[in-house]
Amino acid sequence: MRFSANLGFLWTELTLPNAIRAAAAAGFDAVECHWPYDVPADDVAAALRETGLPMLGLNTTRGGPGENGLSALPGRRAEARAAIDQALAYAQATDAAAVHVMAGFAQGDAAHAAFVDALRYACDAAQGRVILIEPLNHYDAPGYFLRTTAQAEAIIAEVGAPNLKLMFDCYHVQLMEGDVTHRLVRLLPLIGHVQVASVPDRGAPDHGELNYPHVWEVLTRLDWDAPVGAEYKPGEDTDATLGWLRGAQAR
Ligand SMILES: O=C(O)C(=O)[C@H](O)CO
Ligand SMILES: [Mg+2]
Repeated sequence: MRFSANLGFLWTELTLPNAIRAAAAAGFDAVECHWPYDVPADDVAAALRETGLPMLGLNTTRGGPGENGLSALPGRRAEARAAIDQALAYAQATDAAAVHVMAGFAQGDAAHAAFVDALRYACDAAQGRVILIEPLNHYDAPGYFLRTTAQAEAIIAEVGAPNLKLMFDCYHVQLMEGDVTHRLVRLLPLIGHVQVASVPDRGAPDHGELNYPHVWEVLTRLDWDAPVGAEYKPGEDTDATLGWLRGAQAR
């Protein structure tokens, strides 16, 4: 098993370039982030070169206060496209493999149409990069447009672009739908990235209602060899939470 450190949550007390160095020192195989836009892409690219870690992905901007993405918001097409352009430019500068296009808080047919339109735009503009969509759970993100893997599957089919993939975050899937490993198996051809955290407290993947050693076993059986995103909230000392990583890497 290989793992990617999600620097939106891990080592947040460090600057992003130093968090990349910390992830390398801790033995991660890759990094990913949430919203890196305040940090010059050149500084991030330099830290990636220095450590040899690839950047797997980043998110489109949340938008204004209280927002969580713009792409499914009716009437916000120009801003949604600008957010996609911004993310793709940053991805290009840091050679990030994927961009997660965030839907936002919205419901209904107009939101669905706006999201499909934005995703078609993103997939066309991505130039070989993967575009990800991620269902978020309704405890952390009440009112978020994309809530289930079934909804994501239907949207991926409707958009019909080969570079549109599902971000399968086991934490969100367990909270919303359960049956995580059957879903991993069935959705495998659609999955572009896998993320993990304990459920329900979103800590390290070594406790709670999901048995991650079993998830590692299933992913290994499925020949999943891309780094799995460690997207959990470690509290103050990320290094003190990494016992699970040693165990999983030893598999
Ligand atoms: O919250 C998550 O799981 C994510 O992966 C996103 O980056 C959105 O916040
Ligand atoms: Mg996630």
